[in-house]
Amino acid sequence: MTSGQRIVLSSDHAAIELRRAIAAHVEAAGWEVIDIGPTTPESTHYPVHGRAAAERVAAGEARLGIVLCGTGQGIMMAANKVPGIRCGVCSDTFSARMIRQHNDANMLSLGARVIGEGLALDIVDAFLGTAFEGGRHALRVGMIETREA
Ligand SMILES: O=C[C@H](O)[C@H](O)[C@H](O)COP(=O)(O)O
Repeated sequence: MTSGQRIVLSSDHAAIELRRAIAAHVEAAGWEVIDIGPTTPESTHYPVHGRAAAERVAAGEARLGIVLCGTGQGIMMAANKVPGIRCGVCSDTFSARMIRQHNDANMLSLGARVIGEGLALDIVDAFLGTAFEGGRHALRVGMIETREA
């Protein structure tokens, strides 16, 4: 299987259960899941897990990534420090479609203390089911990358 159907998942302690539900959901949809944990509920540090997942995506091991913490905010910030990563926090399906369609986001971040499982799975489906539109948006995404150089 190419990285095109592979997705990396990670979280901190606040989102282990939701991460497991998402892993099962996307696997059932035909994705190969690289779940890099953590697997135990002890308190841990979201920057470690956000960075680890983002590095897998940036290295091309997976085309997309999903990260989670309590709010989705801290782990998103950590992921976005890795060059080549465009990660957005979503609590609604419209934003999840738009970060793919307009921003070519390669990572999605979710807050397990913000949204419930049903909405989270809908957001994941919206994110995974939407393609980048290109055109004027490619120019703008390129401008983000220029700032990374
Ligand atoms: O952005 C940070 C995340 O929401 C963390 O999941 C949160 O700060 C963890 O908080 P606590 O250590 O109180 O479980």
